[in-house]
Amino acid sequence: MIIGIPKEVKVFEQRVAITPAGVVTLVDHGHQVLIEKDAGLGSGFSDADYEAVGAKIVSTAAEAWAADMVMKVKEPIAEEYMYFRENLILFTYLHLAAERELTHSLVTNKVTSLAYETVQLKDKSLPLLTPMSEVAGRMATQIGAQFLANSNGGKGILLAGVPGVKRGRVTVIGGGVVGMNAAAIAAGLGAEVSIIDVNANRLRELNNIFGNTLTTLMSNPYTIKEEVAKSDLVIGAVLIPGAKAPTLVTEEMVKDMTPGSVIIDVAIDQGGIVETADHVTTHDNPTYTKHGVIHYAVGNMPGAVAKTSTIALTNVTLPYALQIANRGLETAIQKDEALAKGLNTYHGHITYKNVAEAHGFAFMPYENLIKTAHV
Ligand SMILES: NC(=O)C1=CN([C@@H]2O[C@H](COP(=O)(O)OP(=O)(O)OC[C@H]3O[C@@H](n4cnc5c(N)ncnc54)[C@H](O)[C@@H]3O)[C@@H](O)[C@H]2O)C=CC1
Ligand SMILES: CC(=O)C(=O)O
Repeated sequence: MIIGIPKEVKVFEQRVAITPAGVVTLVDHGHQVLIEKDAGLGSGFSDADYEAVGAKIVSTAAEAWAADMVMKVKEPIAEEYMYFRENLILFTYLHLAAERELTHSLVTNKVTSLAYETVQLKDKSLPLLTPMSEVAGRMATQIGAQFLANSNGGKGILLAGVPGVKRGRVTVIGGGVVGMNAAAIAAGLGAEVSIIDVNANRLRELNNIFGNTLTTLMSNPYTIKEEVAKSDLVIGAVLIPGAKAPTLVTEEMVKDMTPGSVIIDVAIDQGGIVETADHVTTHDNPTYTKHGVIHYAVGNMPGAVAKTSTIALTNVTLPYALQIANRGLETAIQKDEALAKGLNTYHGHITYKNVAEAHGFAFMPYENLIKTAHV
């Protein structure tokens, strides 16, 4: 199979969909890898690094997009829709529940798209989202701490406090991968941390992991209102896989926060859980202030620590890409239920229920579309 790797075009997105190590694996299995010129530079990989392991460098995005399967990092932006065509396999983050235009364009152009973030194992974990959630969770606390400084418009709070002075308060809403990593860094810094989740078993696990270094709380509007009001830093980390994120922090709750507090809505890629986080921001202008509270809503946080993130991402995407390349898409998804969950659009249909529901479009299970006869 020919696999194309275009250069990422989102603002300040420095990741790339494959490392030279990943190229070696694909080439060893007889596949051809086309990499757009300079695609790896932001992650510390030169064209020469890729050429040395057998990739072909192409000078335009169009040449990379002409491959059988295109691997990317971020969901395509409007200027990339012109490359969509029937029989293209697109393997990348998509976040379609928050991307109506992109969904429509993939369907009308009959692109076969698999979203990294909906590939799901039997235990419900999301193996292709996890490493970026680990990165974003750790970054969220670090970034929040930075924006609490007066010099960045914050209220002038040091999360750790000092002897004789209160510590800062951090509330993390959603106790999955992002939430756990954000909480770990916040607790490590010495902040007073609460973590809120709707799943009682998950709260038990978090309690077992963290003991009394943080407080676990059941998610409900009463508790969220109470915790948000007294927090210096609120981190949004909720996910309902494939679906639009629920609004859990209302505008009224944000108004109750003290001026100079900070909200990092990591879940913004799925639409965000904070009512006032009403648009995605970018690394070059990451924050805005509403009701005196600093909002950070960057949809590609790991793009700012590209070398770490690119390696972490390729570590997990490569085995799935290899299955698709070796077996062909149809056989690969029939042999691997986790990969099949990644299928979001197929030959003009939406094959992921939560995406179809988010936009009021028709849903078609992939099993109804793919013939099993030749497997
Ligand atoms: N902005 C960015 O750059 C990045 C954003 N993300 C996003 O962060 C979000 C979280 O991702 P993960 O932690 O990997 O997901 P996860 O599935 O590991 O965790 C989500 C948690 O939310 C909890 N939850 C669901 N409904 C809830 C409710 N009503 N109240 C409280 N908790 C609730 C679940 O029980 C689960 O523990 C996703 O939207 C993901 O796409 C991830 C990486 C980078
Ligand atoms: C998860 C995602 O969309 C990102 O890492 O940018």
